[in-house]
Amino acid sequence: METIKNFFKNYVIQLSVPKITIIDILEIIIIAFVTYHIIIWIKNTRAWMLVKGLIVIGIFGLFAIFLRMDVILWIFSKTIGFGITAVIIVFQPEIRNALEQLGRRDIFKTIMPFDDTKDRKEKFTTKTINDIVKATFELAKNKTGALMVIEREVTLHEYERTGIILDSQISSQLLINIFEHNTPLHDGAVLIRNDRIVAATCYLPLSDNMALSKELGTRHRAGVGISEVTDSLTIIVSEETGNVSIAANGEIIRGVDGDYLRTKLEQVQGKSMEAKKRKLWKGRQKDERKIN
Ligand SMILES: Nc1ncnc2c1ncn2[C@@H]1O[C@H](COP(=O)(O)OP(=O)(O)OP(=O)(O)O)[C@@H](O)[C@H]1O
Repeated sequence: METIKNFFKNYVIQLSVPKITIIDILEIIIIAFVTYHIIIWIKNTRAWMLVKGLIVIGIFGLFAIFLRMDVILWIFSKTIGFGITAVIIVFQPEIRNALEQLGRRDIFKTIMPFDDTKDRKEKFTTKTINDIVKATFELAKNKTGALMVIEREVTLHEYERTGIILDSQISSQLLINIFEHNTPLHDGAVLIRNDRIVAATCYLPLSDNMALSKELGTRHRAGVGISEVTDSLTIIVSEETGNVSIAANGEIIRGVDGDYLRTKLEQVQGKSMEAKKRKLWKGRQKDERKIN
């Protein structure tokens, strides 16, 4: 008993517990958040290959230090500066993309996803949603390939110029007609702004995300590509399978149904609290459906 008492007296009681302040907790949260996003970014880009290469060089370096290989260590120390510059040059597109995404993101919304204090104007009418959903699943039923990009805050003007300007009121019939095989407008993407189809046959940037499934061709890569460089929502109908996918924020969700698509469109529309409640409910299904 005495021994236990002494143990507590000498060790446990005298242990100094570091003082943790709110700032420390905040710092831990920020570092965890940033580290998590850097790891996800590395995994989804060519940077993953680079990290693997750096690990190999690191092991080789440790080996050189351990065996005191002075010439190799001297070469290492002289070339490290060039190496960092070379990495920045080679990964310039990825770094630019990551910074663009950071700039586009509403940090406050990322941290507090339930915040909806701003009264937003509706982007398009419910009729537009109905027409888009109807056309999408009609096209899917007939296995007609389609690519529709719905503009949000970031303008699609740059991509509009690559296609044929239409500036027409949306209707399901028009959308179905545009993607009809062997017609002049069926190739490429349709761009939608508010209640109008602004252009067809538009060319979109292709994603070079290595994590995307190999079975996805250029239509899907183009859909993901535009969602990496803008905040748009893209609907993709596969000609091969008739499956409907949506791409947003560089991610693709495959095999969505009508209800899910409608909920996503209502989010873009910026509609009512009711839509938000449905979004929360449907959002739970998202992770189950997400297949990269
Ligand atoms: N960069 C691009 N921008 C816009 N549309 C594109 C682009 N690249 C390809 N497309 C469209 O995708 C079509 C080719 O689709 P492809 O079969 O390669 O893709 P996929 O993802 O396998 O789709 P699917 O499942 O429909 O076959 C082209 O005919 C064109 O309409």
